[in-house]
Amino acid sequence: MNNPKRNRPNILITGTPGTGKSSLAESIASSLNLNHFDIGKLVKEKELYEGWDDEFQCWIIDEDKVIDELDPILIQGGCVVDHHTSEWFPERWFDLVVVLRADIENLNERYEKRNYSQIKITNNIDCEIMQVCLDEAIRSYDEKIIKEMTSNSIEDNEENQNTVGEWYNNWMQHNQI
Ligand SMILES: Nc1ncnc2c1ncn2[C@@H]1O[C@H](COP(=O)(O)OP(=O)(O)OP(=O)(O)O)[C@@H](O)[C@H]1O
Repeated sequence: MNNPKRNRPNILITGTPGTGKSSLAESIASSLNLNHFDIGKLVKEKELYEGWDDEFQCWIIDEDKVIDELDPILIQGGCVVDHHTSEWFPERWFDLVVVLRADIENLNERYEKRNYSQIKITNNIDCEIMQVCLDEAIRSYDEKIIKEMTSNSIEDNEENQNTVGEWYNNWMQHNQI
């Protein structure tokens, strides 16, 4: 649901790790002059975690701390947030939720380049096959604001950037205070 109190919209980019969330979020942020928050990076920089997960080699996020940190910024609008989970963010934060999808072969290549462990690769590939991120977004946000986008190539990235740019201009025309 659009929030009439903000002058610029907020966008969430979600999807399985490696689908290209940060790449798309960075290009959108720079072309539309939005603040970009990569939740993984933010959690590390500001120590917004509860501990370390040895099995998956990642920080266990303290979700309340992240929400407290971002809420004053997000309520002003003009932000793009990227993260692989989506259900714990306040629904009111976002005007558009993009779910990126990529073919398994492409994801595998990207994980191998990152030297991911086999358990991490299998877990992420299973997530993509089972469309876990898409289902989570559908459970958590109004379907009208969700856009599923393919992210297999540089051309896809450019097309997705254009689609979001057009959506942004339309939002600004109809919702700006
Ligand atoms: N549309 C695309 N086509 C081809 N390669 C891409 C595309 N998007 C991203 N990549 C490449 O895939 C890798 C992962 O991209 P990126 O870090 O943006 O993904 P991510 O979804 O943010 O990952 P994570 O959730 O682990 O942070 C990078 O090497 C990036 O250059």
